[in-house]
Amino acid sequence: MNSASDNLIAQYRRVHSSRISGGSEVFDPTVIYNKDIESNQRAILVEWMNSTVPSLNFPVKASSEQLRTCLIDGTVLLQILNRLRPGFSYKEGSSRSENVKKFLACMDELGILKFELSDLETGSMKNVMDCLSTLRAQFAYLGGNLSPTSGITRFGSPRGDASSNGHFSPTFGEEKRKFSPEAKSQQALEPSAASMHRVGHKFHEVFQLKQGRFSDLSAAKISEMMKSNSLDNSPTQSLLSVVNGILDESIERKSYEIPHRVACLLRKVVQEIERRISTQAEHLRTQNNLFKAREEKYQSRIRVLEALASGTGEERGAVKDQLQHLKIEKSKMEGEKRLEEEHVAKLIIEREQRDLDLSTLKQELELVKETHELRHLQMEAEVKGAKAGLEERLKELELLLEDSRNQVKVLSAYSESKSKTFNEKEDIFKGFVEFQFGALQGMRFSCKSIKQEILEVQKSYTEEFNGLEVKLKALIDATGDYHFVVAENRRMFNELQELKGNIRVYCRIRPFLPGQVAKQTAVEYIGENGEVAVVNPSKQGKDRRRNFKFNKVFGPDSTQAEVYSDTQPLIRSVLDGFSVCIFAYGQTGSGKTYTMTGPNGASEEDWGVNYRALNDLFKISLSRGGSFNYEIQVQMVEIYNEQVHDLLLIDGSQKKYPFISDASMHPVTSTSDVLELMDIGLRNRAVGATSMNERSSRSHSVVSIHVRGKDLHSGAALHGNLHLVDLAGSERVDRSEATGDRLREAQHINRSLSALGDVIFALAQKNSHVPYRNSKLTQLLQSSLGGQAKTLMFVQLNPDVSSYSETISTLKFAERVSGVELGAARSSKEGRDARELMDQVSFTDVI
Ligand SMILES: Nc1ncnc2c1ncn2[C@@H]1O[C@H](COP(=O)(O)OP(=O)(O)OP(=O)(O)O)[C@@H](O)[C@H]1O
Repeated sequence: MNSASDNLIAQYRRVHSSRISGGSEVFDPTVIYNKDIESNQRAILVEWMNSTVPSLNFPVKASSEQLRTCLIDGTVLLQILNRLRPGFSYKEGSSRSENVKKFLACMDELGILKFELSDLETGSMKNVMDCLSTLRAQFAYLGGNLSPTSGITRFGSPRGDASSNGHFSPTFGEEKRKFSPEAKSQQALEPSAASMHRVGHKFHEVFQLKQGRFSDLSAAKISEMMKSNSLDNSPTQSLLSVVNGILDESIERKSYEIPHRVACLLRKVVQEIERRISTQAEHLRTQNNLFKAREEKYQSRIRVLEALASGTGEERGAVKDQLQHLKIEKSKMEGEKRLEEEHVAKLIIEREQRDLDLSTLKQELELVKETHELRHLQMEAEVKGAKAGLEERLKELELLLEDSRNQVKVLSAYSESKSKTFNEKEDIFKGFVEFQFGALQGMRFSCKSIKQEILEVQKSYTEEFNGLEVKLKALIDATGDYHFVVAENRRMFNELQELKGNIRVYCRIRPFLPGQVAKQTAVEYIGENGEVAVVNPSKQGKDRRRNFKFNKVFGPDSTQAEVYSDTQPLIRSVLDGFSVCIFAYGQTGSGKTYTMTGPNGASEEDWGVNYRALNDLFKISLSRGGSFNYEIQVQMVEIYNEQVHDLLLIDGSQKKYPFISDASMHPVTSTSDVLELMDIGLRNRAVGATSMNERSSRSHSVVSIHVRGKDLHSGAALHGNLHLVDLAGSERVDRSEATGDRLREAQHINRSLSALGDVIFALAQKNSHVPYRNSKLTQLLQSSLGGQAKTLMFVQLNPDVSSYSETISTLKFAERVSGVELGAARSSKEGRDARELMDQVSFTDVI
């Protein structure tokens, strides 16, 4: 025999003797289990127990003995049951055995492979752990819904039938018959290949596994298989192929989770294999003892025979024969023994191989189990996580619910207050409606009375209207004469102007300027009727004083408005189709620009004749809007050195024209248009002035306004002009002193002013020839000097005695223009009639 078989036999002997002597130790194949696997199983179990009974808090790395100490009084087992089966109440008994028995009874009820009471007290904890693992697995897989009839029983259970399912009973079904001590050893120990095949085939047929899979087996089917004696009747090879099949399928599916029912089957198969191996070991031992007994028997026989051989010859012969016979028998037996030993050795080798296979299978199974446990733990952790998440979510939802409740409370309070407010408002509104209704009733009554009144008023209005119609008819008849009256007025106004003289001269004396306080004036007297007297302080006698008389003299205190008021009637005649020319004459600094334009940046109060005249033109044209339609255009030029410069070129360029008619014409519709244009003109003149050294004093500036009017009743057209001329300074420049440009300028100014004087004089003399063409200025003013044209000259005087000679020169020029005028003779006609006519004209314009 080799050492492996010796070990096996020794182990068997130890276990067997222990059993015979009444010990509770049973043969347990798990003794060859890997210690690590067992401790793993224990750790998993402890963790499960801790999670099931949290108060337990048992150390995970507890030893087998510690586990026993924990479980031995049975209370923890009952606590586990109470947690797993909350519907059942497992109460603690009076003794530990009573507690454990209650637990084992529950295992019976659940059909779980249980352990013995002795296992828990002194035996192997493996059975206890297996039982608890099965319980844990069942509740993990089935969630505690176990059928009390699941009927899973354990081999060797005291409840089981010892004759058929007993742990050590050689229950191989039909093999049992062959394994009697009397049976032939070959036949008993080595079933033929054919019989193995037959039994395996039968096993498969029983389990109907030819086509199907282990995992497809239903719990009922497995239960049936485990209840029947199928496993007992199956050859060991078939059982191993079942285990292999399950593991192969598990590997093939790449799933290490073995359904519980298959795991139970697997466990039963493995236990069956273990049982058979131990049975075989026992049988071998029996055989061995048998052979030893036989050997001893034959040895004693040989010894007897040898003693006999030393006796008589006959006896010796007979004994020799017998001895020979015995020797033959002995050699036969020895052959048989050798064969038997060879067979035993073979069996032991096979056993070792099977042990090895079994161990591998168990390891694989444990590995699968471990993986499954890990997966299970993982899933449990996931479930815990999910549970925690759900609990958290539940808390959040509860908080939300609380919030919503609070909001509902707030809203209901708000809605209550709102409803209260609405009720109050409703009351107010009702009161208001009632009040309004009352007011409406009152209004209805008033309305009725008003209606009545209206009817009466309507009636009186109709009567009045009829009366008005009669009056209006008379008025329309009177209006027929209106245009005739207007034309007549115009004619009378012109006659009045003619009576006053078509050339009029107003003298204006400017005040001393600030800073000229100590100056002496040359103007001695200013009369109310146009008289002015100047004195020469260097002369005495009758030559000291010179008297002049003009149409009007304005003293230094005269305002711009006063000066203009006597000019206004001429402006009106422009709109009647006349040409009017107003110019200012005088030495430099005498106030020509002040009279014509006003001071720099003048307010409306300081406006000069230009602005006031244009403003009036628009006012009068608007007031005549019902009878006339006017178009007004403006030109602004400067005559310097006999050249015409357009001052209204928007780009500010200094364009020169040979003729005044070439200058740009700008339509205006309002005073602001005119103001804008005048500003442009003044700016352009200022540009010229800075570049040409006070050129304004040595150039004539002319603002020309062209009026085209249409009589809306008669359709007649009229055309009037207004020229507003600010002449160059009239001072005489001494030829001997002036040279170059100054001399040229002086010559041009003298020539043009003389030409103006000649024209005016010729007109006053009613000469047949009027020398208009002698200067650009007279050419420009031709249409405004002569014929129906009216001319007004402002003679500007500087009161300072230092300007006396220039003052006399200016006054003489003005006298020449106005003094010879027939106006002096005609002035006598100015009387009541003329004043009445003027008043009439003023009245007409107002209309
Ligand atoms: N009636 C007046 N009241 C107050 N100040 C006046 C009056 N007339 C003229 N002046 C002032 O006298 C100064 C000279 O007047 P203005 O420039 O009008 O003279 P001018 O004759 O136009 O001179 P020029 O020929 O150089 O253009 C200006 O400062 C002006 O404001």
